[in-house]
Amino acid sequence: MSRTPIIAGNWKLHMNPEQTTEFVDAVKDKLPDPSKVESLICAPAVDLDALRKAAKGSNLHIGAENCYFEDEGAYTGETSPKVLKEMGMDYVIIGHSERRGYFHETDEDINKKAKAIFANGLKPIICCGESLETREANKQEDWVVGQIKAALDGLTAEQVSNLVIAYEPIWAIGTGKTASSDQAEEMCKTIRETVKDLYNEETAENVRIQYGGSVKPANVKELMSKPDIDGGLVGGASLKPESYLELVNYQD
Ligand SMILES: O=C[C@H](O)COP(=O)(O)O
Repeated sequence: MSRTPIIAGNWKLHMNPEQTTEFVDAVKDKLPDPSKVESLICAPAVDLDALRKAAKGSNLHIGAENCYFEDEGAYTGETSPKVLKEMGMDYVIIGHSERRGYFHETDEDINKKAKAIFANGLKPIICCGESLETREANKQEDWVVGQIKAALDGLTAEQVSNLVIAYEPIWAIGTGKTASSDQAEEMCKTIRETVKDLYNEETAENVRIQYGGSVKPANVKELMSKPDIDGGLVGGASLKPESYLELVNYQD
């Protein structure tokens, strides 16, 4: 079984529609063959229309950084997964540590969001990862396994085969401190074993697992050489076209 690597930019609260169009125009003809590496940008909700228009007809996959678990209703300020699908999105990131931390998103919310995303024909990128305190207490495995079990609760093997899990140790996000490739591999392997325990070997072989946390052109090759790391979820280094192109074209 060979998994197609997936390198995703998570723009967080950066970029406006004009910058989005400029970025996509600068990268869209230089992306790798999608059968070799899947290139994805996840942008703020206010930029998604510009992202879709600019990416049309190119090899760039597009996605949102979050959504709600209801399609519609009296939920002021939320983003509908149904409308994200109608807008042509492919992926939605859920459970990012910034959403869990600043916006109090729970494991239960994340599980409901994953189900709503699948119900609308989109694919979730489910984030997990431990704090520095948890790592220092050597409890990262239990922590992350708990997050994965909660996020996947009630999902079918077929759904899990089609989703992406992003392992992002909180202490490595935006800090310049990348987990070593061995530390990243160890946790991505644990996640794959967890999927095997919960489902079966085939599902574990199919699910793609990204590492995130200070991924940059200088370390992407080393991280991607690890057997259980199938991609990167990249914040800061995905904001400039040149850097993003170096990341997605890491195989060159
Ligand atoms: O989703 C991306 C991660 O939070 C990593 O961000 P970073 O690449 O800026 O460390």
